[in-house]
Amino acid sequence: MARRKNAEAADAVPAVGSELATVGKGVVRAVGSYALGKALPYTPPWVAAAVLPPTAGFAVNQLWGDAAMSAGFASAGIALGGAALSAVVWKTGDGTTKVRRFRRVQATATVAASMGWLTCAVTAGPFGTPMLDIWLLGGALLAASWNARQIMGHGAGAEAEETNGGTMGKLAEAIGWEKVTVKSAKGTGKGTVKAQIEVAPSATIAAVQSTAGKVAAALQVPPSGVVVTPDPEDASRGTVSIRVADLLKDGVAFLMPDAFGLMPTEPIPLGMYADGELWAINPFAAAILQHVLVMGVTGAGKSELLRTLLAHLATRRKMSVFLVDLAKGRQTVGHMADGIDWLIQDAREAKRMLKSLPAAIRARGDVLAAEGLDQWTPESSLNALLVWVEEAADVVDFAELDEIARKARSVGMWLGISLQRATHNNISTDVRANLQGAICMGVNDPGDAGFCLPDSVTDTGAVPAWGSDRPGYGYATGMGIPQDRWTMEARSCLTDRTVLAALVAAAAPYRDPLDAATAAALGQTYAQRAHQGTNRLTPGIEQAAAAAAEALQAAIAAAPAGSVAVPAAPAPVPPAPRPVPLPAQAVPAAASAVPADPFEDDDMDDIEETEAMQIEEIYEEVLGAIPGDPEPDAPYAGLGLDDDVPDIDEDGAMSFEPQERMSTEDARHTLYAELDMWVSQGRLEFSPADLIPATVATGRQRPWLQGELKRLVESGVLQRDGHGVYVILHSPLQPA
Ligand SMILES: Nc1ncnc2c1ncn2[C@@H]1O[C@H](COP(=O)(O)OP(=O)(O)OP(=O)(O)O)[C@@H](O)[C@H]1O
Repeated sequence: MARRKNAEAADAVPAVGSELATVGKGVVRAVGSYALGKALPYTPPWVAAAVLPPTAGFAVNQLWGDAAMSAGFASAGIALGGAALSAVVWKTGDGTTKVRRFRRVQATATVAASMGWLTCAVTAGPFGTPMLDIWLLGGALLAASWNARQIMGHGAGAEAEETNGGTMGKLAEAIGWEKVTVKSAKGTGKGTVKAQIEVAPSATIAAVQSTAGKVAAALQVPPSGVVVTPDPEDASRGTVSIRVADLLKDGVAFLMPDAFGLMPTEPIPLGMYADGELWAINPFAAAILQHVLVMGVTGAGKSELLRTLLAHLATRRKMSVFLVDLAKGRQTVGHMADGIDWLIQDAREAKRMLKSLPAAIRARGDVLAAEGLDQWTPESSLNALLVWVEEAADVVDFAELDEIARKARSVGMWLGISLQRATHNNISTDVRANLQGAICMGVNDPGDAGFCLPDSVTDTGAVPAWGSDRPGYGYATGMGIPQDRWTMEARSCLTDRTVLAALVAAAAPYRDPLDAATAAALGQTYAQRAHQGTNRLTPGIEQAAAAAAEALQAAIAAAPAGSVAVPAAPAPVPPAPRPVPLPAQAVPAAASAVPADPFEDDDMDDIEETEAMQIEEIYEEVLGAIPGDPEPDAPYAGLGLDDDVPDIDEDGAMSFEPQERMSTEDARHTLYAELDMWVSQGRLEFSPADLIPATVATGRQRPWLQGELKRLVESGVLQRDGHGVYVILHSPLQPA
């Protein structure tokens, strides 16, 4: 048994040996063929050096070498031809870069040396001394120098790719890149090739930028696939980035928040850049809160983007959202409406909200000043506020919006305007100038992108002129986005309705109600809002949220594969914050009931002139509001409001006691009761003429009404617009 094993082992040895030998041969063959493969491209100069000189030398010697006369003429001819050829080579060579200078010298030297040797070979023949030695040494040297040229052209040390020779030269000429040197082109591994470019002294990077479309066509990539960005440090240099593959074409997953209850100053993920990096904005953490303009044709993806933004904000604390969408508010965000504190779909309510914002801005400014803050930060007792308006031109007058945009920034009120085209008809230049953040999605006309994006972006070729063909794609600037990302194409997330609805419901216990100061300043317009979102104070919210949290897990599991991305390690959920009590001095005037007569303590002389003007204005308003006299021929037709009514019907059986004049307190109460009744009926707007019956009932006349209206405006109970319409912010009988 043992012997048989040994015999088997002995048999096995030669078998293993022969296998090893076979493997060894294979390795040698592989190494050999690898070396041959590597060396092959470098053999042509050696073959040429070995074959051409003896062949040409032998030929010329045989032809003209035996007769002195013909040999002389032939030598002279070859020498002259050689010199001319060398000159031509030198002349046509380009010496603008180090590599090009080397190539010119080398080509000229090769031609001159070869022709010189050939001249001598006419009489001496190719194989005698010293012709043979010169051929062997010189040929080897020249062949080696041509190998060096090959290595410089293609090897790792190559610094520059020539763009003005051969096919590249023709292409460069066609696209206007003759004066451009392209260096260090590298694939990013994420569908994009990046290269440094340098222009010759007479060219500019701006001229190169204008050719981006031609380059895209030549390379057969989308028009926006070529972006040329200037180097801010050196006007002759820049970067060209060519997107050769679209990583975003299958859609971008909605990235779930890291946790519930994050602060508004945390980054808000919106989607992904073409190079696979996260596209996020952080408006509330930026040094200056930049309002945003979102633009794109219908179907470009604006609503989808808004949903992602709102979904994240709805999971945060100290954050409130007002959204005006008259066209399709519920359709767009109905499933996440609970996360929106004030969703407005009615034009009159939208106007009232926008009119009450200046009072809220003032009140917030007072609170921040009392808290010792220059601008809103999470340390403030105020919530951050997003006011989003779809198609603003249909809702608001520009002067109003301009004021809001200018003043809202420092008080933590972020304004978002979404438009299909931000032309001068749709938005004033003043308002536009105040929207420093931009998200431009597909537009039909490349020129339209300039209404939204800065010139520095569109000049690079970053123009989303794809209409609605590529929904969700766009470019974004400002709002904390690093500047080198402004020219990088991005795509927003594609959201799932069920997931977002569950997310918003599950996050309700973390949402703070609007802070008291802002709510008070917005008054009845806010208190009586048609839609109210949920927050941690909504009765029964904890149980509803617990059920929603389970529904959220189920919705994520049921969502199409890859449509929702859940952070790898969710951060621990921070506890819901307790409201920070407002310092007494920070409570704005509008938050209290009508104060004591504001004129009592004031220095009347200082404001007399202003008041007189305002009273004059109101006087005109009241008179203008009184309807035309229905009985122009009546005996009392010419009477004014101040005139005593004469006893016209002297024989009349009926007579009236003169209206008894109420005390000031009672007169005010009558007026306030009228306003209070309107508030309780949901009527928040009126003209002065509407109060004439109440005024008459008090036994007072027009100037008294004028004074009272003015007093109510100053105390924050009413707000008056430029057209003489008053908005009731609070009932004067109920403290805000
Ligand atoms: N980021 C995205 N990824 C994939 N598809 C998207 C994306 N955004 C939008 N879409 C698709 O494009 C369609 C239109 O998008 P959306 O309604 O957001 O456009 P819009 O700009 O709001 O249009 P409108 O101005 O008419 O309201 C969506 O129904 C969706 O199918």
